[in-house]
Amino acid sequence: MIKNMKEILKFAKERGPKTIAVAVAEDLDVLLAVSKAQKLRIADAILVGDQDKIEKIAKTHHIDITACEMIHEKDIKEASRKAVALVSTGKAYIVMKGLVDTAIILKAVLNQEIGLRTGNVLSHTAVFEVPNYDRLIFVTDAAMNIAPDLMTKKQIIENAVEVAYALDIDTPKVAVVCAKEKVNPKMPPTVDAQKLEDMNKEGAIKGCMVGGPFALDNAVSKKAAKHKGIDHPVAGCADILLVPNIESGNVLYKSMVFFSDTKNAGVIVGAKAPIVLTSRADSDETKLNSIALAVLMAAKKSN
Ligand SMILES: CCCC(=O)OP(=O)(O)O
Repeated sequence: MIKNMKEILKFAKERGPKTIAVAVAEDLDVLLAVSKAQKLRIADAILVGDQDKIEKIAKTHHIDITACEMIHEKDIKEASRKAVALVSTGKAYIVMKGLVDTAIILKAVLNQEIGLRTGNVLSHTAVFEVPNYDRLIFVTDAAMNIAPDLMTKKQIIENAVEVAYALDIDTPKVAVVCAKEKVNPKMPPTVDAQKLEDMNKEGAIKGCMVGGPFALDNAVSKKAAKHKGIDHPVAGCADILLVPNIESGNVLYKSMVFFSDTKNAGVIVGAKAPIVLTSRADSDETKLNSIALAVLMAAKKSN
C-alpha cells in the first residue's frame, strides 16, 4: 500500500518510464515537471505546443528539454487533438494537460475519431497527502462531472477505486460526503449516499467498502465520528471522498492546496489511457506527482 507522494515517485521509477504526450506544453511548471520526470526516468515526453514559446521558457529558466520530442502546434485545440492522437495511435501511453482549459483537452479526449473513449464515465481523481492523516486521501470528482446522478456516482467510485488499486490499496474505504451524516429527503446527495452504500452491500459496487452519508469531519476524523456517535467501518478512516458535485469537489481541492500543507496529484480515469490533469495553477511538484501517478495507472493497465 503506497502511503505518500515519495512512494508514488519511487514506484513510478520502478514501473516506468512511460511516454507522455503533453498538450500545450508552453508552461514553466509543466516543463519543470516533465524534465524532472525524464531525469528521474519516470517518463519520456512528447511536447505538443508552440515551439518558440516552449524553447524560450526552457532557455530562460535553464530547463533541459533536449531529450523531449517536440511537435510544433500553436493552436491550443489542435495541440490538444494532436497530443490525444499520439496516445490513440500508440506513440504515447499518457496524455497530460498543459496550459489549456480542462474543457478543451477533454473535448479532444472524447473526440469520436482520435479520442480515447471507452463508453465508461470519465472522472477526475485527486490524491492528497495530508499531514496527520495516516493514509493518502482521494477526492473525486473536482474537475469533470458537474452534477452526477446516482449511476454516474457509482462509476466515479469505480474509477477512483481503480486509482487506489494502482497504488496497491486493497478494498479502499469510500465515504460519500454530504453536508450531513443523516439521510434527509430534502438533501438529495444524502439519499444517493444511502443508495450507494446499499448498492455496495448488494454487490453492485465491488472491490471497496462504501459508506454514507458522512459529513467531511466524520469521514476523516475518528474523534469527530465518536463525538457524533457514528459507528461505521468507514467513519474516520476514508480512503476516497466522493463529493456530491463539482462545486464542492473543486472548492475542497483548492482549499486543500491553498490553505493547508498538502501534496497532491490528479488524473482523469475512465478513458483508454490515464490523463494527467491538474489545475493550471498547481505547482511543478504537483504536476510531477501527477505524472508519476499516471505512470502507475498506465503500468497497471499494461499488466
Ligand atoms: C483539478 C482541478 C481542475 C481545475 O480546476 O483546473 P483549472 O484550475 O486549471 O481550471
